[in-house]
Amino acid sequence: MEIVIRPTPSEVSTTVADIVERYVRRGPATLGLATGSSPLGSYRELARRHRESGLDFTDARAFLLDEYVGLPKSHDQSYFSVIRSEFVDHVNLDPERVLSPNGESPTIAEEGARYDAAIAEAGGVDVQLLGIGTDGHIGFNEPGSALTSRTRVKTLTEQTRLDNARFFDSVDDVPHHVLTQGLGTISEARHLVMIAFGKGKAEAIAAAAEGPLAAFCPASVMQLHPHVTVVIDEAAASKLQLADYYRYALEHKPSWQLF
Ligand SMILES: N[C@@H]1[C@@H](O)[C@H](O)[C@@H](COP(=O)(O)O)O[C@@H]1O
Repeated sequence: MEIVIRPTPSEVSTTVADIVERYVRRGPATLGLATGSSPLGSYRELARRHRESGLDFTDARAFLLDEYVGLPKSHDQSYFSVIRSEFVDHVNLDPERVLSPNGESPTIAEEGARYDAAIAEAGGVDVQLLGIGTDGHIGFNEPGSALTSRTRVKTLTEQTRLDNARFFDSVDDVPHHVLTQGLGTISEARHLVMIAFGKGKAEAIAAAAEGPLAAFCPASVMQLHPHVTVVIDEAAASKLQLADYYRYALEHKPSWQLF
């Protein structure tokens, strides 16, 4: 796991956009997209590169991490809608090639297996963007999620519903259930890129990167993955015990070594 501490959120977003750009330029890329506020700056930066330097998403495709259950796709807070308005509408990524779990499926219990099969059929995800919840969740895998879990329905914690209430009129409007890629599904992506900003994420980042591997902190599953880049600002890094080493390692990073 490589931890990249950047002085400001905008430098975090630039670093993440650099990583994604490399995959997009290399050939047909399968991107794993996350919602939440953390990746928004990276999406804006990628859209700017598309506009100003012709970064071309024609051959790319994408899979979303998660979706609310029971929220119509047309709702402005469904992740289906959010990823379109925040990213897809601003680049030349074909919306037909951007898939999300179907939270409206009449056969919701089988939807997870269908979604995992679609990811596998596409050859897997090349680079998966991830935010982190204050309780250490990734996707919507709340604490206690099996580290090998597959895409399935989960019940949100009250804390996550409160955290996400800012996007809705009231906390009562935040659905209780979600469909989320499992921790095992997420771990199959070839490169995981975690983004976090602010003091509020410092404890979760420390637990994920330096705490024990445990279902109690779902993001700690990243410790088992051979290619992880955690890109965070100083505030989110403030509880890391080895922060000085991560800075030192970055300073001495061989010039030929990519993130
Ligand atoms: N399902 C999403 C996660 O994918 C996201 O990482 C988390 C943090 O969101 P934010 O980046 O807004 O802090 O929010 C939601 O729970």
